[in-house]
Amino acid sequence: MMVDIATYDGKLVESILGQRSVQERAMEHSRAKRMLAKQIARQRRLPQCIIIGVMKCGTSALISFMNLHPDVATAPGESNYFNNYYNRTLEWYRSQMPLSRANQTTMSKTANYFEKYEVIDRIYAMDPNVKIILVVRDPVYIYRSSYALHIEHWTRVFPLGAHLHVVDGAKLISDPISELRKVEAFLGLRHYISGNNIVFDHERKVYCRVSRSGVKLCLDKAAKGVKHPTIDPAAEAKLRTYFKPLNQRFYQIVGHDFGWT
Ligand SMILES: Nc1ncnc2c1ncn2[C@@H]1O[C@H](COP(=O)(O)OS(=O)(=O)O)[C@@H](OP(=O)(O)O)[C@H]1O
Repeated sequence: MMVDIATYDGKLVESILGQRSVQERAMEHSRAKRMLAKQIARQRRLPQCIIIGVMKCGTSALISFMNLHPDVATAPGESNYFNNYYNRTLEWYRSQMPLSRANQTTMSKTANYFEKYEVIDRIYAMDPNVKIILVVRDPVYIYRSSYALHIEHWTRVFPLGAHLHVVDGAKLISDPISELRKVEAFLGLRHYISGNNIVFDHERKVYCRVSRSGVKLCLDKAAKGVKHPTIDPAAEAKLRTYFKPLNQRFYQIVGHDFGWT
């Protein structure tokens, strides 16, 4: 608006200028708010949830399924920060994280943390409220070590239920939606993952994600999967005898029988 201020008396000019400057200030304020909102909207944040293992148990499937959730942002790859790169700064670790909005949970995975005990206190020092997820499968085929030997190192620092959750890797293959619902509950996320966004691919014989635009995305199971060794039945029987009491102990600790017989 063009205003010839000379034609107005002093009070009116002051009031017009005053109004304009209030409007300008309001515009500046809303511009600043928009900029701030933009900054808050997309930042790299340290993870609030870390998948610690176990390798070959389905950690890739878990994190890719969780990536479907609008309130989750997942880090690509495995940073190995708390074991191999702990001499680097926390800012380096943050730079490995995805951009996320303030209402999203950032998830990261390094599938070989479980047996690296030095990692436990380091994660705790980063954030004592972080949530930890362990994926397990029958140790005879996949793990070659006993979960019972390691789990208590973690539960002493990250109590089960509140801070540590165990995912059944076999169920993640056969019935992922039920396992993912438990993960959603553990992370305090609204229920989102369902048959609408996870479907069974009959050709590949594996569950796959369905993107929001309707594209089916399958993990390359053949490339990812471990070549299961053919175990001599006598050796397998020996292994089962060895693992039996350790598995029972693990079931007791985590309060769930995984049915490895
Ligand atoms: N939905 C889906 N798609 C593809 N693969 C799936 C899926 N769910 C679980 N799995 C099983 O994950 C097993 C590989 O485990 P990881 O991803 O943890 O392996 S790795 O440590 O990251 O290399 C691998 O196990 P095996 O098939 O027994 O080899 C996969 O079958």
